[in-house]
Amino acid sequence: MSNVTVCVRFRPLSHKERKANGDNVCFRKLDSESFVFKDEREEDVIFSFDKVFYEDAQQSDVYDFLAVPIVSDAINGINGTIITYGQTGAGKTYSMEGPSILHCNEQKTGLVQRVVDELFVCLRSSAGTWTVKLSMVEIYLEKVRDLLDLSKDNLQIKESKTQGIYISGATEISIANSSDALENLSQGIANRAVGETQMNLASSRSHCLYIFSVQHGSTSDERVKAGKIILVDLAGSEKVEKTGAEGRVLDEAKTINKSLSALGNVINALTTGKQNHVPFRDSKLTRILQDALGGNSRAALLCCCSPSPSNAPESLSTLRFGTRTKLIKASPKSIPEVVDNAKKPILGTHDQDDLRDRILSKLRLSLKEEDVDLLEELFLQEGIIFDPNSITDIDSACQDTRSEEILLLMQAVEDLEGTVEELTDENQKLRRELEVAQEISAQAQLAAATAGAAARSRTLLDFVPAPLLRPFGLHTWLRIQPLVSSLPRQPKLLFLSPAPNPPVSFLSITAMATATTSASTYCCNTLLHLPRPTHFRRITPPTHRLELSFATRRAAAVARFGPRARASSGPPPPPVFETVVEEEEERGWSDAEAEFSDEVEDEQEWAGGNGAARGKDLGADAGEDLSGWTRQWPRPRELFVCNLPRRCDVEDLLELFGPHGTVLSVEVSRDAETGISRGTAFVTMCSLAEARTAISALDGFDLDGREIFVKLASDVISNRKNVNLTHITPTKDHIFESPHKIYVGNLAWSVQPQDLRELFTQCGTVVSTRLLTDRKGGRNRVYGFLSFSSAEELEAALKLDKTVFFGRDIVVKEAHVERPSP
Ligand SMILES: Nc1ncnc2c1ncn2[C@@H]1O[C@H](COP(=O)(O)OP(=O)(O)OP(=O)(O)O)[C@@H](O)[C@H]1O
Repeated sequence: MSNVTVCVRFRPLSHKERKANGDNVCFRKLDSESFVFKDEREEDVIFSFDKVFYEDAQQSDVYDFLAVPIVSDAINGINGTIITYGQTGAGKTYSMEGPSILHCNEQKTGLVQRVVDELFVCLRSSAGTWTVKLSMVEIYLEKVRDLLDLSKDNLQIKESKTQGIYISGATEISIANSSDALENLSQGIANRAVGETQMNLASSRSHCLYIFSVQHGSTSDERVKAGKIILVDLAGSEKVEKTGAEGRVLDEAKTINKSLSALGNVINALTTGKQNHVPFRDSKLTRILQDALGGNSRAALLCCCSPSPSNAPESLSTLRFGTRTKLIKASPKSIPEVVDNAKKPILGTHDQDDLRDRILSKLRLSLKEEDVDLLEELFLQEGIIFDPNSITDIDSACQDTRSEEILLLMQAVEDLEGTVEELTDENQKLRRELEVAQEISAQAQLAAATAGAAARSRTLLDFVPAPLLRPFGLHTWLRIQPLVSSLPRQPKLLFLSPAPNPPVSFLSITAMATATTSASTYCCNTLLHLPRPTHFRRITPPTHRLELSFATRRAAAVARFGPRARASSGPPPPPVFETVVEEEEERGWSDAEAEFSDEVEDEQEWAGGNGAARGKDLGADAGEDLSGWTRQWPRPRELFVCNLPRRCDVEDLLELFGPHGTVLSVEVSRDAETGISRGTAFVTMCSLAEARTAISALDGFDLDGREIFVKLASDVISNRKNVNLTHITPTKDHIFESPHKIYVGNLAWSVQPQDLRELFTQCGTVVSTRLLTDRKGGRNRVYGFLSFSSAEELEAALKLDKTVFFGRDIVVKEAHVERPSP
């Protein structure tokens, strides 16, 4: 059987609740001890208690059931405690005090007044002597304040062998009758901290304790019985968002909720077999209630609930608290009967403290020191006076100080947690702002770069005519540019560089792209479907750059795609491309390095001085050092081909060698005067392996009735210029011309090719300029050939016939383009 009597009281619906939900209530009555309540999952739960007081229950019903046994026990020296618990506005104070302690009719009188009345009735009807003393304290913001003397605003809770837990220094007023008591009670109640919340206009903001100390001397055995009745009106638990608490009210609510949860923890510890470690010292409230809950006192709990469905969650929590409290099992002990009333004075707690020194010093005046010491020892043993050196008290004081410090530290930790939370929020906000700013800045940079790129790409398109680009595959790049640009979150071609001057044999287009990983992958896949990509590879993570080269016919193109460099230091993204780099063969790193320098020189040459060295140039634009990538290119190999039919042209050779690898260049040797093929050619394959494949397939191949001869150029012509180099620049014999070709004659001796180009640029894009010179003397042979990118341009050029140029009337005629007959 529990030593705590637990009852539930549902107050009547308030006007406000009735307005919101009509007459609906959140429970269904079963009998006077149990009812059905819907839990948060809308499931019916049956709650049973020692007694349930429904809305129509009277104050006297509550008193009779709860308080009568406690009052009679107190007179017999057993302490008793009655606690009202519940949500704010649930009727705790009403149950304790009634509508008003002083002015209310008999029917509505609360527990406090009824206890006082009953006490005096019982004591008067008994034969012995008695005294009743009243103390009133409140626990407000974790401080014990004396409601009968407001100057005592931080009383200490102590423990002694004789008294158990007591509030040291609390004012005790002797009361002789009920009206005396009511007067003092009303003064104390007036001093109580009360505030207005949305839930209750006069909400108690503190836990209030009414303490009645009763000493009753029996006539039969001349012993005195001391008992205490403590009535505790707890402050209401509240959801701060529901009560609209802020500022000081919020602080109050937090402290109230904290001490109530400490009370919950104590109840849990007492009911889950953890009695050895009950956290009574976690709050002032639990420390004061230690005797009541811990088994040294009779206790009763009145769980006050609102019947309204709108307060059902809070009521449910109160009911669960009550259920748990019912599980506490312990039997209250009677306080030892200590003093013979006839011989010994009845001394109150604080009197003992105050009188101790006075008595002893008085005795010292008339008695010997040893006798006084003996008497003091006797007084201590009998519990008449308080021993300042008592280990229990010192220990208790220490523990109190410790728990106070712990509370302060917990408060500080809570404050710090709040600050950390605020700072974390602030930090996240700033991070988001930074991200937005970075995004904006990156977009601005991208826009600027795109604008620059557009200008450069126009330059290239203007400069290199489409018919010229087509054989080299470059038109494909230009064609995919809009495609790439339209990708979702897409790469954008930022620039095309360098812009080569014709004639060209090696064209390099470098495209910088911004891309997400998926866009880069998409790009990569797209590019792989282009004609004959030769290799691609990923450059340094985490930029997602893609470097892709492909060569069709005699040109190679390099594209590099990737998003803008990531500023953030996040983890590198997973590689998105397989590295497909042809292995370097038969050479060491130093060879490759030397080769790279040669290549740079050659490219500077063909770029007409306008473009910087490729690696350097790209690196500058891309914002990183890219020189490394060039080194990993496979080393091209030159083949010597002879015994070719005269009409065999570059395109025929490309068709012939293309199936065996990537043809980087083809040069057909022609007579400089007549332009007729000499039947020999040089074909550069992308790698040694490809060159060997071509040799095994084509050496001895029958081409139009002639058995052609294919060997490595280095094996056949040991002194051939650049035979071992990797460059794929044109030699002087190789001429790129478009079909729109003119003959220009009657030129002055001093005319140079660039003068001719300048003159004819006004007609359109000059694809090629060739000025014939005397092989021996190196002199200008006063005629040459130019080709244009379209027939219209050719027509425009023909109109310059007879134009005076360098003091001579030049002759301009359409030139016959020699094509091999099919
Ligand atoms: N049994 C009841 N019969 C009639 N009115 C009641 C009853 N119980 C409570 N009330 C009324 O409900 C209102 C709130 O009650 P009370 O002040 O007692 O709540 P409380 O639980 O003490 O709240 P708080 O914790 O905020 O102090 C008061 O106006 C009170 O008169």
